[in-house]
Amino acid sequence: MAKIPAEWLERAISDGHINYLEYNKFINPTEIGSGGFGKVFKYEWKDYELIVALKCLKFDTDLNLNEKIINDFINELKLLRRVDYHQNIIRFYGVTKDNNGNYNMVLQYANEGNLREYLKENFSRLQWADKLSLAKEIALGLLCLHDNNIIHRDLHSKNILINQGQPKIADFGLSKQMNEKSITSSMECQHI
Ligand SMILES: Nc1ncnc2c1ncn2[C@@H]1O[C@H](COP(=O)(O)OP(=O)(O)OP(=O)(O)O)[C@@H](O)[C@H]1O
Repeated sequence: MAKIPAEWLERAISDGHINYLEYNKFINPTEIGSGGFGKVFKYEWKDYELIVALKCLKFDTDLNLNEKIINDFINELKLLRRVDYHQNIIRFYGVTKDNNGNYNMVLQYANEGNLREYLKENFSRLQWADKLSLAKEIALGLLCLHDNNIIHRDLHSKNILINQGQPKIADFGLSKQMNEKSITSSMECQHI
């Protein structure tokens, strides 16, 4: 069972559904965070002089945990590539395999970190208009998710990143694609 998701990823790359990027294009790594999948590094994409974030899918010795981590990672890839055109959702450039053989998601780098840290540092400087604008833009990102029948399920201030003052919804590992059937059954539950 544990092999199926990894095979899905390899097939999605070979069929051209997910962009594969050569790891040697990325230089000067600096660690910027860590989460459920593993560490997050900031890199320079040397050809384009673009700063990106690489989110590593690390493997654990516990095979059951591995299966869950790979599933969440692939779930995040599948959903992100459908909605990353929106200005309030983090951009997804593709995947790469590092020198340890681990897959990494290549993401837009948010230069002001996550919303929790951003508010700690900037709260007194921000005007009401700035705070309202942040709230509105987060709602617009969420609207795009909901229009695509995606429920984030883990939305909090560390999963909203800030790039040049603009919020970007990130971390879709626990998100869910709702289909017609699940929408109907959840609506039925609300009526009980
Ligand atoms: N694209 C990015 N640009 C800048 N910083 C990032 C980026 N992605 C992640 N980070 C930083 O790394 C931290 C960890 O991110 P990650 O999405 O892996 O995990 P998390 O949301 O903290 O945890 P979990 O996956 O367990 O919910 C973020 O809180 C943020 O500070």
